[in-house]
Amino acid sequence: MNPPATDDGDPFQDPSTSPPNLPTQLTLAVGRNAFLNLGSESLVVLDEGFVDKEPVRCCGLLQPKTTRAIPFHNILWAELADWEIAISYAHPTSKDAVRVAHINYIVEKTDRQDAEAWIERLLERAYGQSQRRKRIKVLVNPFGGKGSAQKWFTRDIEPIFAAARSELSVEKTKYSGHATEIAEQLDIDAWDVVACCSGDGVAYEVINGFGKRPDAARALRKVAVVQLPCGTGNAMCLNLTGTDSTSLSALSVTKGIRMPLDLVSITQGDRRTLSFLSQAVGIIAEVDLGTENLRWMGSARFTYGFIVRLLGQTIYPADIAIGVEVEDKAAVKEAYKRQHADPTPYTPPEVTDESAGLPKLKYGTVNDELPTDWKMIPHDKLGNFYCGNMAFMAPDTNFFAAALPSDGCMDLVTIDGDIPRLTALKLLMAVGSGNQESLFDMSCVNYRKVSGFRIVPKQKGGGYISIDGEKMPFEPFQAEVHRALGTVLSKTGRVYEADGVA
Ligand SMILES: Nc1ncnc2c1ncn2[C@@H]1O[C@H](COP(=O)(O)OP(=O)(O)OP(=O)(O)O)[C@@H](O)[C@H]1O
Repeated sequence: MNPPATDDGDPFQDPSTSPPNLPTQLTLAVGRNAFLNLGSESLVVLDEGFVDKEPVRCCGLLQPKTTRAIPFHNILWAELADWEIAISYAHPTSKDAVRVAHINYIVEKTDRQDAEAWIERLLERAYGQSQRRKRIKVLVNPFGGKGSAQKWFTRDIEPIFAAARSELSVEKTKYSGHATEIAEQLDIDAWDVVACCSGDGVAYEVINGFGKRPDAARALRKVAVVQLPCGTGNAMCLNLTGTDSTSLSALSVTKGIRMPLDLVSITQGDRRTLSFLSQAVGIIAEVDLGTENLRWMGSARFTYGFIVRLLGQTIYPADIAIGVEVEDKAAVKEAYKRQHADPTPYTPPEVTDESAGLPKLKYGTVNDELPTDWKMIPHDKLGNFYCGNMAFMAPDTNFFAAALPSDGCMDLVTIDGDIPRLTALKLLMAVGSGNQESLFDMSCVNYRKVSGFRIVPKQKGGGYISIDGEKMPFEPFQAEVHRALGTVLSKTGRVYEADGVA
């Protein structure tokens, strides 16, 4: 998220570099009395001409500070034009914002070949496994969130993409469903990434647009879908970049590593759709979708709606059949720890059939017989049925602390609606505190890893079903996970930016 801070709190200080003894192959002499050096984590600029910095204490004496360190993560681009080396980087302007800045030096004391080789080394460190100069199809939802997506894109996101020499095509979504159509018709060989400057809704549409294509499997594998936080719900961005700052997430996307993502088929009536984030029936769905009248409260509407229903011991009866993969919390923790520590990301099998659509449904649809090993169980006291594919559902709400991007499982939380009010309050505090250990460990919280489920809601007079925050008809539906069907960009290429279950 932010550049690593060092002992003296200066993120632009690389402690690993001591100016006087620079290894020559890592150092480029530039200008008069200036050097560019590749440190372990940062590009270190040594320039006698720096006058704007506070002096530092060295050997007991105050010395003028002649170095400046720029973390490799923040380096956006570098190139040699004539005899000038130009480096663009993301400069922190506050704890949660960066803006593009540049340094330029004349290359004097070395030849052009050396300078070009040095630049290549810098870019290797700056990008690592991340693709350089990504080709990005940008979709801007002018009505996302508070309607500021276009402004934020122009001010915070586009300059970073442009400085990184990304190839951009920007399109505003004109109506609901437009992003689905764009994804359905997209030339997938022309783009590496679809970046949604929106909430989660446009990312949902893009994934579903890919899912409708005759070559769905290839489209979902080939083009990474990312979201930049310009909406009300920005869960995808939080999980993959660890921030809901527009400029920091643009930097993370620029440096993002491709990561396979499990996707979930939802069948309801005769329809099949894809979900990347969550499925909710009960309190969460109702709070999310049934409190539109409280929009004026901003995000407090969720907390308020939650408290009212929790304390009212609201129940949402349903019949549920589940394909359980990991049954108890100890085993869930174990599975999480093992996979989280594995340094090798899961590599899905290649898509060999270029015209393959979505995978066949292993468990059939909601209209078929139940799979033989699933059992339909009435849950008359159900309060919350919440199934997640990512960890964070909102800022500070790491609801599915054991979620992993491509473990081939969804994380299912069920909670009874008639739990004592004191327990309900503790639950609420555990959700809001960001202390997920306590939420996960609370005895009223059932936490399982599942590969599929069918739910038949029974609430009299109807209710709410939310799939990735989108309102669905209040009818039975079935879910089935497809391991690593989708592709996103993330900081690590392996895991979510969330504290897991220790
Ligand atoms: N030009 C448009 N006019 C109306 N609706 C649009 C337009 N472009 C996109 N949409 C719709 O807006 C919905 C919500 O968008 P998005 O997720 O970007 O914002 P949000 O503020 O997080 O959403 P929400 O309204 O769910 O809180 C999407 O599902 C999409 O269908």
